[in-house]
Amino acid sequence: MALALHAYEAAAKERLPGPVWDFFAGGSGTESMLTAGRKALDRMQLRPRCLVDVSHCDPRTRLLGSDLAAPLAVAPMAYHRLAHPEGEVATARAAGEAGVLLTVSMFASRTLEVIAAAASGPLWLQLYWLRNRAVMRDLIHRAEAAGYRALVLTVDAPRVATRPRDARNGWAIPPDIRAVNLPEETMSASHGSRAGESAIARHSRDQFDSSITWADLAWLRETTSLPLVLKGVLTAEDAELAVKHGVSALIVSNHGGRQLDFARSAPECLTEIVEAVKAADAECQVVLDGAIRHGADIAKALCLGADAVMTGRPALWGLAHSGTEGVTAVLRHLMDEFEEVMALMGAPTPTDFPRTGVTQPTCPH
Ligand SMILES: Cc1cc2nc3c(=O)[nH]c(=O)nc-3n(C[C@H](O)[C@H](O)[C@H](O)COP(=O)(O)O)c2cc1C
Ligand SMILES: O=C(O)C(=O)c1ccccc1
Repeated sequence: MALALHAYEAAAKERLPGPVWDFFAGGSGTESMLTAGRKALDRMQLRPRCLVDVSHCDPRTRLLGSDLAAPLAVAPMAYHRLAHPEGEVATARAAGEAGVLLTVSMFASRTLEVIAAAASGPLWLQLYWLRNRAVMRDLIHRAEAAGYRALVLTVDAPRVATRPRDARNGWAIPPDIRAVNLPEETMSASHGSRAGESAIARHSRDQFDSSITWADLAWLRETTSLPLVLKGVLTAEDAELAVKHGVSALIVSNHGGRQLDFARSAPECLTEIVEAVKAADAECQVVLDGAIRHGADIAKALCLGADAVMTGRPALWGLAHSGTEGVTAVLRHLMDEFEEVMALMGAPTPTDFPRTGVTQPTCPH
């Protein structure tokens, strides 16, 4: 029998060294944002419709032109080899088996090409904007050649926020695990450990270009023909700007509680962002990321106008538990729950979830 998600979480916690668990589970500052998204989702109540023909529920959907078995993707997360020796290769196999999209982190611990060879489903590549544009250009061209279908620029991390657990642990990536897609000299700073400071936070200050603005998106446009996705947008203002700059999809996200402490939670921002995109009459899809733990969370996101959701840590729990098999089980668990919610909501396809299908998660500004 497949385990519930919390059982995978408990198993991962038991298996992983303390500092690795803290790196996965931790948040920034007071960690207020670790629970904010979950609380917002829990407050929302579903409004089911009855006597609808749900004899056949079909969760399949399309995201940026890719066919998915459900409106579900795996969020970009660094260093999967911290969870399992096969790392992103195991995750890619699992995402393919489940029929969902995988977003590969710029800080993946397996090469883009090896991950692509293991994947039978669509892949996106996530980027932080590095000071060294030659490194970025090389990575983008490799992603294109390996068949990645979109670039995800993470815009909520001009630097990696201070994460007290990592700082306390003097967290550094173990020497046998590397961000293998980046040149060695770019990465050396992530490995030196110093108490009271996380090597990743220090490294991001050295390597990330925190001076970039909307105008710099033009450089990405010139460098690639792949669709551009922005991850970490939380306001209608930025959604409008994104649409003006030709962005193909927005990921509404609090970075899993790891960046701005005391921010508004992503689920509470969804409505205004969906409305801003709609008002602009733009071809821009919207994805909700963070705290997705139940099939009902997917339904709530769709009711609020999202096209899909991303899940992060649960995939790492599955990976730590049993590699490909564990990740597949975690993804299938979410999909099975979602299929049941479709039937009970009277929504036989993802486009059948109406705005009135959920109570309003108010977060006025
Ligand atoms: C261990 C870990 C590493 C992460 N690494 C990245 C990353 O490299 N790039 C990125 O854009 N987001 C990264 N994230 C954020 C995730 O993409 C995602 O926003 C978050 O995990 C979603 O919340 P959830 O874990 O509650 O599902 C990371 C998150 C975790 C937990
Ligand atoms: O994005 C993150 O949350 C994160 O932990 C990370 C890891 C490696 C490099 C940059 C960020």
